Amino acid sequence: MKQSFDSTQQIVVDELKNTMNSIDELQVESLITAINNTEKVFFVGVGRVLLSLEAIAKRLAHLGIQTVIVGEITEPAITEKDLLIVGSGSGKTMFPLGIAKKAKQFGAKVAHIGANPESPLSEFTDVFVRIPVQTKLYLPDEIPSQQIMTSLFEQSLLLLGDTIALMMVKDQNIDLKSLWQYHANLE
Ligand SMILES: O=P(O)(O)OC[C@H]1O[C@](O)(CO)[C@@H](O)[C@@H]1O
Repeated sequence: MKQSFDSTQQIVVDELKNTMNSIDELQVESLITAINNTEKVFFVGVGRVLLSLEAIAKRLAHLGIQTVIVGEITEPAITEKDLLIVGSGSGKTMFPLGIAKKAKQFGAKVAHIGANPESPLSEFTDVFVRIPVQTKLYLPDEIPSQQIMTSLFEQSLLLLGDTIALMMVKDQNIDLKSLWQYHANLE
């Protein structure tokens, strides 16, 4: 049966609204505090989760924050002054898990944005923000989704990042137009 655009976009928007409303404010504030108290913010994740993290890293760079994607060609060393933000719904994906462990060994702080509070990542996590939605593990207490695979997690992650950036701008009374100084100009 042919699916209408209207009913389909409503599924996506309703799922997103429900998810965003289910994120704990205090967890978000802890993440903002961690970002504010760090020298550089590193990001790690895989697949579409990484794409959302890249968008967040770019947006935080527009606030004058030094951001790094783990694996980028000019990646600097992480130190105890830095924060690693791990995006992983399941908290079990091998690459982000290994990088979180390594970051802890260098004394960096680790923030995990994920769905699964009881993942192996929790051993290395200082700050946890839960987006309690469907992961590839299909755990019982996840918000189910009609969308493909873990789209809802990836979308919510991006919206969480944009929300955090806006909160930081408003907290610091930053003039939005002044942020263009941080935007790439070779384009
Ligand atoms: O968020 P997790 O559990 O680390 O899983 C990430 C993987 O899941 C997916 O989001 C699958 O939908 C992939 O893009 C990515 O490879």
